[in-house]
Amino acid sequence: MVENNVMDLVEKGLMLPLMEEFYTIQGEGFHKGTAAYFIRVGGCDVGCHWCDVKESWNAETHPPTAIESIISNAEKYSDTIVITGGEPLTWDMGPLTEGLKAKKMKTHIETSGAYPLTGVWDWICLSPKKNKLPVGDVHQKADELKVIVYNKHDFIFAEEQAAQVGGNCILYLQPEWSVRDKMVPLIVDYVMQHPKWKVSLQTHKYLNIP
Ligand SMILES: C[S@@+](CC[C@H](N)C(=O)[O-])C[C@H]1O[C@@H](n2cnc3c(N)ncnc32)[C@H](O)[C@@H]1O
Ligand SMILES: Nc1nc2[nH]cc(C(=O)O)c2c(=O)[nH]1
Ligand code: SF4
Ligand SMILES: [Mg+2]
Repeated sequence: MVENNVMDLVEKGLMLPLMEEFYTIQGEGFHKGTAAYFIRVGGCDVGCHWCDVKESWNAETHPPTAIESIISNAEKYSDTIVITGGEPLTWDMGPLTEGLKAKKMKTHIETSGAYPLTGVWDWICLSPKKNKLPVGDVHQKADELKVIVYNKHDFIFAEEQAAQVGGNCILYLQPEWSVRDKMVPLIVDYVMQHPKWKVSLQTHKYLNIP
């Protein structure tokens, strides 16, 4: 009986499978260098082979957690909250983000866009994936587009994705971590030839912070 109730609350976005929550420095994209509180939800079925947080994929291994508890922890650390995962849009982000906004916090999302956009956001980072392309209106709503570059074809994919975002969306190319030595020179050259793009690095990994 309790199990059904929890599943119902997760379904409604009132509980979320919480993998981790941590106060750190945003390492990627437009807000890199900014102190922020990260909420990492479990669950993702997109299946990027190079995903650097594969332990997030199985939602059942992460405890369903009441959003009230998540919100009260967050407000102790920062007014800038980054919700990531796993794929946060697997779940209804409405209740959590409304609760954070009610406390005057800024809500940022890291998403593949593979599920419909829910929630109230101050900043949407869209990192599209070939396996499961973005759906709905997330391209138009994205504040930044961050394409991970694992091989040369990803430059073509990046342009296809860039063609779908709004005019003010900031464009980033980010080397896939395991092949960064090979891809960084190609990214540098590409950005110099196509200056609408910027380079994003996973600076937290160089800083050795979470
Ligand atoms: C772990 S994902 C979670 C959020 C969401 N599922 C997504 O993919 O945007 C957070 C960010 O890390 C990026 N990322 C994941 N694995 C990476 C890797 N091995 N190298 C570089 N970036 C990576 C993703 O593209 C995304 O921008
Ligand atoms: N410091 C830090 N910055 C990040 N930006 C995006 C991250 C993510 O995993 O979503 C991340 C992360 O895991 N750590
Ligand atoms: S969508 Fe994000 S969390 Fe899911 S596999 Fe890809 S990088 Fe990992
Ligand atoms: Mg990360």
